[in-house]
Amino acid sequence: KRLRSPLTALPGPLITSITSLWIKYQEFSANRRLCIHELHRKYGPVVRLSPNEVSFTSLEAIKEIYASGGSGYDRTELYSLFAQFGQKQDDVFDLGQRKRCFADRYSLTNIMRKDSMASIQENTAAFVRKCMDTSGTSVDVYVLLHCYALDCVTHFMFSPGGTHSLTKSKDFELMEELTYHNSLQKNLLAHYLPGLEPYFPTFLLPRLSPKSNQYVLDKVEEGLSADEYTLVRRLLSKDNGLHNIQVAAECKDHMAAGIDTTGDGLCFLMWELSQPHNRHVQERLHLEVKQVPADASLEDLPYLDAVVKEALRLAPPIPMSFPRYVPKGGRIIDGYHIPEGTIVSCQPYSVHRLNEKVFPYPDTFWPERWLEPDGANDRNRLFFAFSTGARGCTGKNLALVEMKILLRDVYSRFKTDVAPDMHGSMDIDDQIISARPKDQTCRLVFTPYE
Ligand code: HEM
Repeated sequence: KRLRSPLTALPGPLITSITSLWIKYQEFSANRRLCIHELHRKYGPVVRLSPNEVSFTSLEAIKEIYASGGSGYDRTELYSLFAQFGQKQDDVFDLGQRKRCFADRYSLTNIMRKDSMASIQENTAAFVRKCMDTSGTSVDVYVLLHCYALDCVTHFMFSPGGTHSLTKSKDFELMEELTYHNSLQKNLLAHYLPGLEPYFPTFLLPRLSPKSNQYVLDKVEEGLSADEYTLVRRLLSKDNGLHNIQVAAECKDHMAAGIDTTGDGLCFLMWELSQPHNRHVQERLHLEVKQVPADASLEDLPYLDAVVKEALRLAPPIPMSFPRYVPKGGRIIDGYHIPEGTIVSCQPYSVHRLNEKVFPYPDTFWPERWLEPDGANDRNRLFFAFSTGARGCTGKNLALVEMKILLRDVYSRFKTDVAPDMHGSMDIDDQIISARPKDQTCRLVFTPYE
């Protein structure tokens, strides 16, 4: 049957037409992203990964799989790994409800409200104070940026009940619990052998996060006293008809989705800016951000926008495939008929590197590319760090504002350099669909401008 499958005609190594074990092996060895990337280099924009899975890199494929609104490309069971409190995301809400519920909370207007901005700025100020306190010695920004992301997202959800992990050790423990774990293989085992999970010995079970679970449950319990514009208030509103445990599941999901992504994105960015060959980027950024008043709109900072986009292009915090099922009847994707039930995906890491006409010198950190009017539409359409369409990132506006405010406040006052005692690796290390700096450390030196 497999040899008669239409996928047999697709480009890809022979072994992938026979078994899915080969790509699973790559996944378990944390090599899936690079392996798929190499296959695309060799075979082009369409590559078979297994008898039932295909990867794509073109804009046409992105539009078909992710952006053809309501066309029914469902997410695969991989997403069950992100279930919280035993509640799968898609069981809490249907897609329409989800979008309606979150649209106003995550709108730029809500995020840019005075008190919402004030809490992001407070967290930025706490971050800057930590960097100033070091008086010339190095700072591990990996740790501080994850605290920053946690404090911002929890304020957004529960204000005034957000965490202060940059200053309070009890809250710091939440960040540690959520960020430092090695559960890739254990999560994959649970995904591929779901029936056997109850029989796994403890050392094979993915790590739990009891402290952050309790924090979220408490905040949901107190939810009605949170500020009117918080996420928890929206979720608790009667029209949603959600039970508290469902509200907690949704909050925990957003909390988890908003920490490592923003923290790692900022970390890769500051690391990149701190390289000696990128000194000119830092200087141009400094000139731009110091010359506008502190309350200027972020829209008045085009170079900052270019720096952030370029960092997310080069090191997308979720660089791996976002897998979807082809709907009933099958679909034509990139000129190939793909039968229903096939798993299809695009991965940002490859989309951002293999479309060289749109992104020339794809491995070079070059923010200026985003300022060129020529080709701007193509670049924006192929920018896939937040995915796109109905299941694209809910928190994109929040993430971008958090990143920009922090960078503006840091680079208007400091130069950063890689610290002499930075010995860890910043290579991208794959997790389930996200990635993080391999050694989870990034030591920089902050030098104030005169
Ligand atoms: C630079 C930071 C971020 C990046 C690069 C990012 C990227 C993404 C991507 C690629 C997806 C889609 C994944 C898929 O389809 O498989 C996603 C989904 C999601 N993100 Fe983000 N994200 C970031 C920050 C945030 C923040 C700050 C929040 C919220 C506080 C957030 C909340 C979510 C949620 C709730 C989803 C699931 C959407 C759904 O199920 O429809 N993200 N994100």
